[in-house]
Amino acid sequence: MKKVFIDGETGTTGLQVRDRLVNHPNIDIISIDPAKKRDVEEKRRLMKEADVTVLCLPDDAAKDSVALAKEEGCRILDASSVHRVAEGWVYGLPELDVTQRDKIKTAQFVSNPGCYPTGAILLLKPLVEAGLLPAAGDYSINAISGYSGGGNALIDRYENGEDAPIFGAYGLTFNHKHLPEIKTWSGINKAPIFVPSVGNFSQGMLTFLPIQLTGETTMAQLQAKLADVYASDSFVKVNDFNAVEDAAAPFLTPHGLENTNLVELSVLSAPDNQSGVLVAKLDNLGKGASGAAVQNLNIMLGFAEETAVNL
Ligand SMILES: NC(=O)C1=CN([C@@H]2O[C@H](COP(=O)(O)OP(=O)(O)OC[C@H]3O[C@@H](n4cnc5c(N)ncnc54)[C@H](OP(=O)(O)O)[C@@H]3O)[C@@H](O)[C@H]2O)C=CC1
Ligand SMILES: CC(=O)N[C@@H](CCC(=O)OP(=O)(O)O)C(=O)O
Repeated sequence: MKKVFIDGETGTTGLQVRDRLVNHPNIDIISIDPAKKRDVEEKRRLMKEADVTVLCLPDDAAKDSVALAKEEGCRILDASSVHRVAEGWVYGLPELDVTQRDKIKTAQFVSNPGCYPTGAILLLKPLVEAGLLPAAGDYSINAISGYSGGGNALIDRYENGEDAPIFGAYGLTFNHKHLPEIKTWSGINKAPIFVPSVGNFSQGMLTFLPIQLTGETTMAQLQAKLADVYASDSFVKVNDFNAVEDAAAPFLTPHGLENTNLVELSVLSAPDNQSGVLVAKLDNLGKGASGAAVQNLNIMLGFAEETAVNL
């Protein structure tokens, strides 16, 4: 059995990681006494005992825990947004390319991706790499997330407060913390214009990437490329070209993948076959956070990626 310490076990992401690991046949969770959850020496002791420590902490607290891990030479999987483009860290998106799993497996420090970047990068990276979309293009991304993406504070506002909007766009100063991650790992030259939003539902996410092609490339080619690239990935499903779910009620909703580690990618085209939208659907707490964390843990510890990760 391998041992995993979840630093931040009682937060939104921490609880979900724990729920998945409780059923893991090869992992024992080692927990901190809740009264000591901020006690540095107690954390140090548990980190040393663990094979991997998962950080499910606010960014500043994650930095402190990483400093401890560096002193002790411990392995870390960080769910915070601090280390996603940092030197010395491996980006924990196994589907990024064919080399990524091996990098995750041997790394001391792995950074779990953000929820919005997971969808955006899975759409953009292979298409840019194949030259079907220009690295120098001007991209815009619109997205909607369930309110659990804002952690305990936003959950409390939606579930117990009075001023939570049915729909609210944010990030309108265009410096959202996910922009460096999206730009770096998609391989695009310039950060996209990114307009995230939150809705009055707990879990689920849609990320939209509008596309205007020029030259010979068609929207159908984009779909074919995505389908080919992710053909052997258990957690990435590429829908048929122009398939819109639930034709009887033709709304594309953020729902249907809650509590799974799945991402669904769609290519929806206008009749000209040169314009339309690429869409990623996922559970912000699943493939966008804790599902991805357990997938990464499995890779780091040498277990099958699917173990304790809901398909
Ligand atoms: N929610 C989401 O969809 C996603 C979140 N993340 C990332 O995961 C991390 C955690 O986010 P989330 O779970 O949403 O946040 P929450 O606010 O729900 O949980 C954070 C937890 O960390 C605890 N905590 C705070 N400071 C310390 C500390 N110094 N030592 C130990 N525990 C501490 C908090 O305790 P207390 O309540 O007592 O303050 C709380 O239990 C963040 O970095 C976030 O960016 C990543 C992907 C998606
Ligand atoms: C609705 C909401 O507030 N979402 C969060 C992102 C949550 C997430 O996945 O991102 P991190 O892992 O980077 O925290 C936000 O926009 O900051």
